[in-house]
Amino acid sequence: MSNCNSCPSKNKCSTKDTGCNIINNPNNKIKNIIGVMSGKGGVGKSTVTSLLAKKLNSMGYTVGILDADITGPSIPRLMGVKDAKAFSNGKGIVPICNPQNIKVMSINLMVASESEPIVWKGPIVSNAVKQFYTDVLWGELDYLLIDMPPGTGDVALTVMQNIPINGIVMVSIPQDLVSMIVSKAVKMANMLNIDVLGVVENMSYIQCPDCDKKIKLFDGDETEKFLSDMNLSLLGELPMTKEIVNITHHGVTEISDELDSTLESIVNKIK
Ligand SMILES: Nc1ncnc2c1ncn2[C@@H]1O[C@H](COP(=O)(O)OP(=O)(O)OP(=O)(O)O)[C@@H](O)[C@H]1O
Repeated sequence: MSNCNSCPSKNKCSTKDTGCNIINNPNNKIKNIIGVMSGKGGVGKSTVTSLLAKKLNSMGYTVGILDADITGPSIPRLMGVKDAKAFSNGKGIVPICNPQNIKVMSINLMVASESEPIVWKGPIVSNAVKQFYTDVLWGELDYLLIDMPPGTGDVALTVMQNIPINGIVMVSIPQDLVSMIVSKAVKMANMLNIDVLGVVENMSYIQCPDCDKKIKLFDGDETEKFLSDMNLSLLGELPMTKEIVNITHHGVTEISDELDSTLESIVNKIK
């Protein structure tokens, strides 16, 4: 079980003397583990996870993505490895490398067909996520990003209690219903003493292709109020745009200066 020497949180851990549930993976040297969470489904966690991984990779860091969304995994598709199959080499599970050399582990890399449903009870799902940390040969990584499932249930609790994450990036969209639910995830992280690094506001606006005007999809000041109520900082705003879909769904590697600099600014705030 816990061994403080190989835990990335060892210098700021409050349970140093009392012990914790953190599990280790002595075969791996992972410098930073960041969860990407939202509480609410469909707001763009996996999209943001894959954009951050690609940006970190382009800045020269070694990156892996652990897809903790066991029942709704989308990372293999977003990272361009949907047809690959992970295997065990006797020492552990070998993650799949995408064309940019980003390592990926997801349940969809282990099932016969990507549309195969995972119909498992909560504890089995949680154990699978733990194994994606303990049994996968991640090797040396600067960053392991964990794409969390929606909600504040079993898997989120397992990740927060058992994997030595350095912090969480919250993803939200500018709508009060969503920020109310994201607040629950923020409060959960606070309860478990996990740093929330800030909020990425996704689908923040659309941009008119003719006049470049930024059009807000939702009215009001939901995000500002949410950030101040939760005492959080805004890491950046991502537009709702075809460019993001092209990068994530179609493996397009060119990126506009504007999106690239937004991602760079987000990454610089979390690394
Ligand atoms: N900024 C964006 N611009 C355009 N489309 C987007 C953007 N962000 C997300 N999407 C699209 O919205 C859909 C949901 O995104 P995504 O799968 O990343 O959400 P999620 O929060 O991870 O969902 P889940 O709750 O199922 O895990 C996807 O089809 C994705 O391509």
